Amino acid sequence: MAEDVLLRLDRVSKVYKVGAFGGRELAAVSDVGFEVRRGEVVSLIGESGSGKSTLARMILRLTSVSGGTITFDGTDVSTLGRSYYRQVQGVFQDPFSSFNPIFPADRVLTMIRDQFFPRAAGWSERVAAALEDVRLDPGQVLGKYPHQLSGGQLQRLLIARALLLDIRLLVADEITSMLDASTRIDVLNLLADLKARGLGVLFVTHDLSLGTYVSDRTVVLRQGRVVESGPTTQIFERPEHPYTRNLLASVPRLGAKWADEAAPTGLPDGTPVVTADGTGNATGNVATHVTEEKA
Ligand SMILES: Nc1ncnc2c1ncn2[C@@H]1O[C@H](COP(=O)(O)OP(=O)(O)OP(=O)(O)O)[C@@H](O)[C@H]1O
Repeated sequence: MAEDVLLRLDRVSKVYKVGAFGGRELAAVSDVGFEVRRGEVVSLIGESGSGKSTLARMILRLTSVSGGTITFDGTDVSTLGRSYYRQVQGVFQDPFSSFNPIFPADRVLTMIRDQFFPRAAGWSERVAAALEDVRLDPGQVLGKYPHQLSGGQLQRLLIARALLLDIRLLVADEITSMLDASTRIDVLNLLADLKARGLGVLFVTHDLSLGTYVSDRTVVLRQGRVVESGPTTQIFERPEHPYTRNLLASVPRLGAKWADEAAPTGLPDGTPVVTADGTGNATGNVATHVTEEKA
């Protein structure tokens, strides 16, 4: 339902200035559109360099939008002030880089109080509730320094920090890629809990198997463009685009030997690729446009 839409991207593009003196342009994201609704996890899936982080950063207003609009609750996010971050927060791949090693890790929680709720009563109860929500034992994390905590604990602390703000949308950018397998599942289950609480979650990953585990809908990104999107079950059971089929062919499946799987061979011959310079020579990161082609 339209009123359930939290985040909407409409023909969003990002062009970076690259090369000596910024003389060349790189179209990292082109005409991307999708929505995230309340109580929904949407996976944004694509290989390295497909533009996932650029999109996450634009949604979080960490980098400017070159074209198109991003709206939150119907309002263009570029017009929103600091209050935006009370509703939308991001968590990133490397939890260690979000902490200052010379301070206890829970300083990230205190900073939220100082910045947003300087006169809040019952702060320690709120902290205890947020830690419980992310299944952290306060005794094991409060007062500890980042190096005394695991990557999974730090990642959960960052999600607790977002929950203290009572956010409505979480942008989770490769949050499990630095975690070991069992912690990874714990964090994915946590995303499912957030969804059950009515939050919207944008789960950015290069790993299709993680996407299928957690998300309701999937957006497949290639070279800055959406090649396919829809309900996750549909994308996984009946992928329409050859690129998605190739991505799926590289995901291990229970009970199937690698030899039984279609070998991931890249795009079939003849798949049209238009490059930034219009030559069709897709080299490295320069290719920016894949014509939508249904097989
Ligand atoms: N600040 C920047 N300046 C110039 N080019 C950039 C910048 N950030 C990203 N790019 C380029 O934009 C394209 C998309 O990068 P982006 O990091 O968004 O992809 P990604 O899908 O998140 O990849 P990864 O998973 O490896 O982080 C790449 O070609 C990248 O080199």
